[in-house]
Amino acid sequence: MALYFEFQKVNMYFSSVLRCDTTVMNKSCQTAADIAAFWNHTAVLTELEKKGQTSDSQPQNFCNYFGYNPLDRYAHKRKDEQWLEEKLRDQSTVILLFHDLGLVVTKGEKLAAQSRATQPCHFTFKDTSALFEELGTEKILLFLGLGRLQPDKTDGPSPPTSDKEEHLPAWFALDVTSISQEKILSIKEGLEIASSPFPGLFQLPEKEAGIVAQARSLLAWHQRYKFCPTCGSAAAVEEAGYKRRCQKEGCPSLKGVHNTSYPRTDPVVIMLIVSQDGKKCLLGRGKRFPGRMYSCLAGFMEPGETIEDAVRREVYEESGVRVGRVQYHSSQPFPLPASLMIGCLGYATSETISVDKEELEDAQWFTRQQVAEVQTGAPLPTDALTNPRAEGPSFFLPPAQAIAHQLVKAWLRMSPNL
Ligand SMILES: NC(=O)c1ccc[n+]([C@@H]2O[C@H](COP(=O)([O-])OP(=O)(O)OC[C@H]3O[C@@H](n4cnc5c(N)ncnc54)[C@H](O)[C@@H]3O)[C@@H](O)[C@H]2O)c1
Ligand SMILES: [Mg+2]
Ligand SMILES: [Mg+2]
Ligand SMILES: [Mg+2]
Ligand SMILES: [Zn+2]
Repeated sequence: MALYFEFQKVNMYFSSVLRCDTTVMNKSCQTAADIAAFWNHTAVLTELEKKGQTSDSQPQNFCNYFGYNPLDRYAHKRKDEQWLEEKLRDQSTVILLFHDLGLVVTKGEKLAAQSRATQPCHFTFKDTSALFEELGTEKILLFLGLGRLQPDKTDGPSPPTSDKEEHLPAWFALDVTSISQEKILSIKEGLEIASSPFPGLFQLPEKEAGIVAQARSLLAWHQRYKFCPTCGSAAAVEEAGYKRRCQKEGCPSLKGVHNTSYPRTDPVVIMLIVSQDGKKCLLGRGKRFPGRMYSCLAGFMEPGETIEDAVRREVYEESGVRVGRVQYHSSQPFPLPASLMIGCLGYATSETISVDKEELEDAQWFTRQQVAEVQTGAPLPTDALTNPRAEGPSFFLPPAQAIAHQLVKAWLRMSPNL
């Protein structure tokens, strides 16, 4: 009998877990999974995970905006020119157009009630054959990979498909900077060029943002590295846009492997620094930040430096705060022009702030409660980004697409509200 009651108790326990709304957060920004993870209730966490919820206390699962890319890059085909030509002409192929790094998009699509989404326009070879003719052989055409967009990136891995990999749609990006904007916009009705990187780049459908980041970063490299960095001669595009080869005979870059011939990525550390008592975090305000925005400190990594040392050095340079332990959280490709943001949590060993006024306007410790209120509070007034006197909270954080936002959220969700 006792065993029967015990069984009933466990049964009720799990049925309440299975009925709970996994998306709701308490005032401290913690979901049911966060609380279960914090109190080490692994059985409850496992049940919640079956409902598709994970806790940020398992940061290895975290995927930032720009981080999800559904394409298989199919790098082994980059030298196969005949295969690439056939793929380019296939009617399932998607071609993205970029004019001076601005993506050609379809006007007027709305994803969310308030934000106007940037909807990349998917062209075929047939749509763009006149552009290919005008560009001739000197064009910059990138082969991005093979794949399909998932209906929703949170739906998990691709559903089983009868397609063999090679039959998946191919994706290309074409640089049309040398063609007049009028000609590009006349290909179809309702086109525009999302020329300014802000805010268009941050309003892409998430399932496609990674593809746009891949293409834009590569095109930015071509724009900046037209000439051989070793000898200054012209460098031709090879390997479907993933290499530039110096045209001067005898150039040292032609002997052995030289990173000057390949696309560059600049690693940047971005970190949320937590105070010794675990109750405060350090945020800074860059000189060019909009409105009253505060964000995580960030900085470029230097050669010969570990991620941990770059975090400690940048935080000390910018705020005078000393950091001990550094913990990796997640990363984010950042296509302005081609950084890789390496997101970390760092644990301070000192508290006195001395702001580097060259780089920052201000840096402050914020309590857990202050930050939680801003994260869970009412939406910002529409002029918050541009008007320093706009109504609303005394400070605000970058939007959810920024890795800094996710680092703050991870800390709130991982730390106890004591
Ligand atoms: N703070 C944030 O919330 C945040 C969020 C997202 C992206 N970022 C990006 O992180 C990047 C680095 O942050 P930061 O500006 O604070 O870096 P930082 O603190 O290292 O200072 C920037 C300065 O470093 C120098 N520098 C060194 N290496 C460089 C390189 N490879 N490219 C350009 N400049 C280099 C330049 O003089 C530049 O002005 C920026 O591009 C920024 O857009 C910051
Ligand atoms: Mg910095
Ligand atoms: Mg710095
Ligand atoms: Mg620096
Ligand atoms: Zn050269």
